[in-house]
Amino acid sequence: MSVLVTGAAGFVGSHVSLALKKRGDGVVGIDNFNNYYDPSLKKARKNLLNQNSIFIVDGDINDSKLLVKLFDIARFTHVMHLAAQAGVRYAMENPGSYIHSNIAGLVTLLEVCKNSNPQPAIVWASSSSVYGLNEKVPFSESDRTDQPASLYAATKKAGEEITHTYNHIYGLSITGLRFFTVYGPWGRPDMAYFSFTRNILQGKPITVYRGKNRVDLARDFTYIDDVVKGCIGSLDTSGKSTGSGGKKRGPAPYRIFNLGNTSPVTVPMMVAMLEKHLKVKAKKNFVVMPGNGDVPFTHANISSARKEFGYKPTTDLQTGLKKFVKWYLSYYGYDQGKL
Ligand SMILES: NC(=O)c1ccc[n+]([C@@H]2O[C@H](COP(=O)([O-])OP(=O)(O)OC[C@H]3O[C@@H](n4cnc5c(N)ncnc54)[C@H](O)[C@@H]3O)[C@@H](O)[C@H]2O)c1
Ligand SMILES: O=C(O)[C@H]1O[C@H](OP(=O)(O)OP(=O)(O)OC[C@H]2O[C@@H](n3ccc(=O)[nH]c3=O)[C@H](O)[C@@H]2O)[C@H](O)[C@@H](O)[C@@H]1O
Repeated sequence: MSVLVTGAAGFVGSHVSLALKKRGDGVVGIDNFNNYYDPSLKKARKNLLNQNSIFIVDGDINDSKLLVKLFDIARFTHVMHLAAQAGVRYAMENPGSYIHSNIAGLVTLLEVCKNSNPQPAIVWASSSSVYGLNEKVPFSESDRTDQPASLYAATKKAGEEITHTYNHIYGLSITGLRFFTVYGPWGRPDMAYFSFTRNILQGKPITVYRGKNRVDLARDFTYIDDVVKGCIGSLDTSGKSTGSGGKKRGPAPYRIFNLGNTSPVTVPMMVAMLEKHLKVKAKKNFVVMPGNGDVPFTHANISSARKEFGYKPTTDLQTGLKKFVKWYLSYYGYDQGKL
């Protein structure tokens, strides 16, 4: 395989790039190293990839000239599309960045893919947030996704519809992956598990959101290594795009899968696990979940992914958080013995 990984300096992208390289695939990354969160963490991931002979082009997926040049050089057979503005709540602060990356960037990438020869197969990251305010759990791929609770979720839902048109018109092979709250070493500082760890260690309070009637929120937290296995399983079973140079030659696969852990855990329970691993008590402020686009719970039915490519998550939250904490303490220079 010759894979273009977009968002390769990101959390999931860096892990997927390393896993692909380790098994012998050709990998080229692209990332715009934006400052949604600490760019030095993205640079550190880049250095890790460079040490494994994986190179990341510093560029934006809206730069079609750059993408065409990369396709001419590397003749990608697959695209692992992970570049996006992530984060549910940030959409209320900076809506434009979601349009720039998750809509305009996606279409620019799809335009380059459909015109290339050969056309690559595309696997890309959608999100559990497309299930929005669904009450029926666990969420199955056939459940309704027309009630997004945030602009972020709406851009991911739009991505599923946009990729469907590029499959239908141009014969691009498309697989959309609905990841469920992914966590692990080299993670994202904007996410709760990461920001809680930072605050707990610094003795600062954490804000724990609660639903209506003080109901605890819950997430189907999914460990990064399990998500990586799901990404690679999708790439290996993606099927071929049928078009070339923008002309469709026949039907191509269009697939959507949940990649979750099938065992939701409440946020307070996640905090308790962090306290145990950090050996420090958290200072918790409980706040009613603001109308910020959050949903009360997520829970994945993963039977489709299990059937299609043997997806089977193996890391529970307790174990996964322990691995995350070990990385965090080492990366930020804490004396592990002291804690
Ligand atoms: N981590 C999760 O819990 C989770 C869950 C569901 C879906 N996702 C999706 O998975 C994908 C990867 O998420 P992540 O957690 O690794 O986030 P991340 O922010 O760490 O990675 C995204 C990367 O894409 C880059 N990027 C953003 N816009 C770009 C652009 N226009 N051009 C080039 N690069 C750009 C960023 O600099 C970043 O390094 C995203 O599509 C995200 O929406 C993540
Ligand atoms: O599954 C997904 O598709 C989404 O998972 C995460 O979104 P989220 O589950 O909201 O992850 P966090 O921001 O880490 O929040 C986890 C839980 O902690 C809660 N939270 C968050 C922040 C905070 O300060 N306090 C708090 O209680 C949230 O309401 C949520 O219930 C990622 O941030 C999104 O990019 C991704 O699309």
